[in-house]
Amino acid sequence: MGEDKFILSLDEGTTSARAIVFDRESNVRGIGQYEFPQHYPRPGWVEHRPDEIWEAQMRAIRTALERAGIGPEQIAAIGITNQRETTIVWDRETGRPVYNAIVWQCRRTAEMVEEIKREYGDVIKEKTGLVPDAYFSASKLKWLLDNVPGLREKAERGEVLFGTVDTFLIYRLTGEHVTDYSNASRTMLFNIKRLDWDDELLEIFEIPEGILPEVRESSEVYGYTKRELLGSEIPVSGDAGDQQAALFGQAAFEAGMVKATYGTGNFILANTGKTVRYSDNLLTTIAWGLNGKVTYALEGSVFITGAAVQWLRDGIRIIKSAGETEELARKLESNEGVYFVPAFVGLGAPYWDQFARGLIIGITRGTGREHLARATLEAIAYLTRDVIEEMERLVGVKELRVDGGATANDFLMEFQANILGKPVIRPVVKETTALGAAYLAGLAVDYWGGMEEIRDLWKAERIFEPKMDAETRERLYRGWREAVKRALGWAKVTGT
Ligand SMILES: Nc1ncnc2c1ncn2[C@@H]1O[C@H](COP(=O)(O)OP(=O)(O)O)[C@@H](O)[C@H]1O
Ligand SMILES: O=P(O)(O)OC[C@H](O)CO
Repeated sequence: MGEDKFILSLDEGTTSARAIVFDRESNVRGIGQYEFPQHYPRPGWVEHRPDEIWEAQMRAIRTALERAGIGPEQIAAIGITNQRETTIVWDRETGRPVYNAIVWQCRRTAEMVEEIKREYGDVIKEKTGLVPDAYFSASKLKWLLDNVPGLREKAERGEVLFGTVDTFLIYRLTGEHVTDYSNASRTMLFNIKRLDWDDELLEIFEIPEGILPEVRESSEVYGYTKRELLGSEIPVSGDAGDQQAALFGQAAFEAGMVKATYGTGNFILANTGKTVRYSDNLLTTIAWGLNGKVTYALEGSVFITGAAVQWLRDGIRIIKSAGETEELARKLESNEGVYFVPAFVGLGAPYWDQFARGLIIGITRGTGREHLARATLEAIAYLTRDVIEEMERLVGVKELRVDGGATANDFLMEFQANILGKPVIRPVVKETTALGAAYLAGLAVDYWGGMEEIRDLWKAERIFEPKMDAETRERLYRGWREAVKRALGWAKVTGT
């Protein structure tokens, strides 16, 4: 393969679709990124139009190639990584969606899941590793089959197909109906030990098996792009959910290695190797399938972190840009007793309380916007520690590899190291999610020689060492846990 070949990574997120061209040294050569509309047809409901995702993704590809100054024939392979769980059903013949995508954040099936959980909660946890929640695909797919007129019959006749966003994109790009282990493990229909769609779960959720994609490894050629799309038949050879791809992009290949991605929410994943480990308050998930083996992970999903910074900017408008929080936070020596629990949509891991709501506590006459800014950044670090505390019961955590938009905030990174009492390591390449998918795609076509080569490409940009004494750290953290206690169940108290 000549030196002029590149890998194209498609990172289809919750709010935007990105395409990134990487070279052999994993440098970014070109990026295209386009947002697409969010649809909120009712309170708590979140939808995307699959065609809007598709168009944003295709535009992003064209821009990325243009900025990299390369043609499609110079792409050795395409890797896909995606917002997970989001559920799409489309017509097998035309590829046309039968309904909008139901997004992972959508709460429309919360009650359905509560009911199913009462009877089958333990079975679901044992088979899928997941804490039953409307977050995952199963109840969303059931909702579509139950509510879109005629859909169940069409599904039974094999006229429609289901997929998460990776599957939808691969289908449109290549005509193949596939997903990978990591994405399948987020549907709540996949048996993560037997590595198969689970008959009992399909029965519980009334899903006809024929509409499900074939589950493949995260790194293998699934198909080739249709010539009319990009003018070239390019192998699509990498597929992983975005959080798992980030773990891969961080070269966290050994059991015990942990990464945290700081975006709208925080997603903390610990590689647990070949062992399936269960924790009451964390998710057990598949990290990837590679070379005939499946690697497992423990995950803590924190729904709101960077979104709380956005709220300071767009909601109560006390800052103009997310970055301003750093300067404000540094004006104070400490939080002076002010805590902010950003439980806007309840709390995810490790609390799993749908009824928790946000609170700001410890306010005095002296409290100003710098306290709120600092309390917001501190909350992100505390929420991350909450998850890592749980992980530590099962795996030793030596250090934390970080990525995502909010890791640009040095105050946050310093505070994170202090509150964990562990080093926090920020890599040179911040596009870890896209990079992970690129690595998976590249490995399948021998663009990179193997995991060793990738491990050598990973480089730390900065290591934040903990500097806080243990007594202060634990005192501050105790305050946080007390604040959280006061936020739990609040929507039940107020009936909202
Ligand atoms: N310097 C910063 N300090 C704190 N938060 C930040 C900073 N820069 C970005 N953010 C937050 O990070 C998030 C964007 O990160 P990104 O990785 O692009 O997220 P996503 O992929 O979930 O959209 C936003 O919620 C934003 O508020
Ligand atoms: O789109 P992101 O990056 O916020 O990630 C969403 C997660 O995959 C949801 O599980």
